Amino acid sequence: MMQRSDLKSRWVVLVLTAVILAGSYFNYDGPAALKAPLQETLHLSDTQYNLLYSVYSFPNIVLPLFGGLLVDRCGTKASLILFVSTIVLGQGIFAAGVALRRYDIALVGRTVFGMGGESLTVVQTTIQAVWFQGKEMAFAMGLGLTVARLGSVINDWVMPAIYQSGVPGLLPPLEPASALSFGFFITLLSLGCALALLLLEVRTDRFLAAQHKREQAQPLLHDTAAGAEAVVEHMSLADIQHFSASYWLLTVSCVVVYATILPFNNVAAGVIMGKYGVSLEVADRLMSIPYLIAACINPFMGTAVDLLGYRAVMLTAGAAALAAVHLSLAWTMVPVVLPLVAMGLSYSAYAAAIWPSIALVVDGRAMGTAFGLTTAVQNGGMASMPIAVGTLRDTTGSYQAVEIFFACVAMVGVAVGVALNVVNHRAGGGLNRVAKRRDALEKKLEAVIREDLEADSQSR
Ligand SMILES: C[C@H](N)C(=O)N[C@@H](CCCCN)C(=O)O
Repeated sequence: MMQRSDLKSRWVVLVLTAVILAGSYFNYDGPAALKAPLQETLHLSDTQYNLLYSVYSFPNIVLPLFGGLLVDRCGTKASLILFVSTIVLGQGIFAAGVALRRYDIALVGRTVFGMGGESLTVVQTTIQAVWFQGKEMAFAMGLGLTVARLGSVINDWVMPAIYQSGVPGLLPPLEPASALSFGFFITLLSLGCALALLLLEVRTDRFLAAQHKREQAQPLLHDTAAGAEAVVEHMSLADIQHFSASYWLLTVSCVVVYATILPFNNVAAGVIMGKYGVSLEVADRLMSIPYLIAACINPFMGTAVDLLGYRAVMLTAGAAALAAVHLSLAWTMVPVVLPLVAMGLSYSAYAAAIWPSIALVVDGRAMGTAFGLTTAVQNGGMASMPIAVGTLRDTTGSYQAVEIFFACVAMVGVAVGVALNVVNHRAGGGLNRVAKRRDALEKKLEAVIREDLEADSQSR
């Protein structure tokens, strides 16, 4: 039976989902690019500035789970428009708050933006999983992540430039609200792409329905995975208990390993300056190495995963490499570029394997909930890591203990990875196999079942 992943239009879907998430990542990093002007204009202390990020993260310890449930219950189309509209609204409120010199309104804006932002990654990943299942899933997710991360990098260049010069006739210079309003237009671009994707999904539903009618196919039980969006059974919160051991291990792995990558970025400049005695400017440039390396090689790592499998092995190796990176930052004086490049490579390998792995171990109708739950738990880790890191730094007075702590967390990731390999091996080793082969086997099985059903109905 024809599925979404059999259609060429999946590449259009990839471009649209990538641009949608890039719009979100661009604006997530907006305050960082405008830190000094924001603090000056709104008279913010460091704590008040950091709160602009905390209010984004804290609701997301829970929200993506419900966002994921919404994806499974109402479908990807409605959820996508809802979450993109939420980031548009949030960025609009944030820019207005800064224009009015109202810190409280700016905080509300960042909170609303966060309410859409993380759930948007959930629906975006679900859409990519559905359209690329059994095909180039890891490549697609890797390329999507590259474009999204480029959104962050472009933000670092564009926001300060717009702050300096404004947009002639439209946005005044030396005004942070001007740069943030530009960010608002970028969210409108994301909304435009989401509407285009909605049209494409509706047309695809019609096309597949007509195609299925022609083939007089037996309806599949879980149609979201098959590609059509009809949700046959409603996913509920209680169904989470049926998630497999592999899923839970992947979620624990995701929280601990991401906790050694993204929160490290918040303190990377401090680590580099403290250890190597370079200026803030040089440290800022050096700290962008891991994300830049990852952005460049994500699609290739994804292709490696698609062609070779070995997802569980890659997750474990990625965690081990991250432990080595943090230990080298704690105890050695190797040129700092080396551990930063190694971090970019391990981050890319890890990200290329983790998201497609989740799609492989859950049933199609639970995909949104599964990505949502993992993202919620992951946000719990990312919200608590800065507190642990700050406490360690304040009590020891250096970043060495922080780096040893990061390394220990990464080693937990290695242990979880080993357990995942064992559990997955006992369950048939699907995570380390090539998805196309899995897909072919499933298709063969489906054909046999259909033949049996037809023979059965003829003999009656
Ligand atoms: C922080 C966010 N929840 C996250 O995990 N982002 C990932 C990529 C998410 C999957 C995109 N299809 C990242 O590596 O930035």
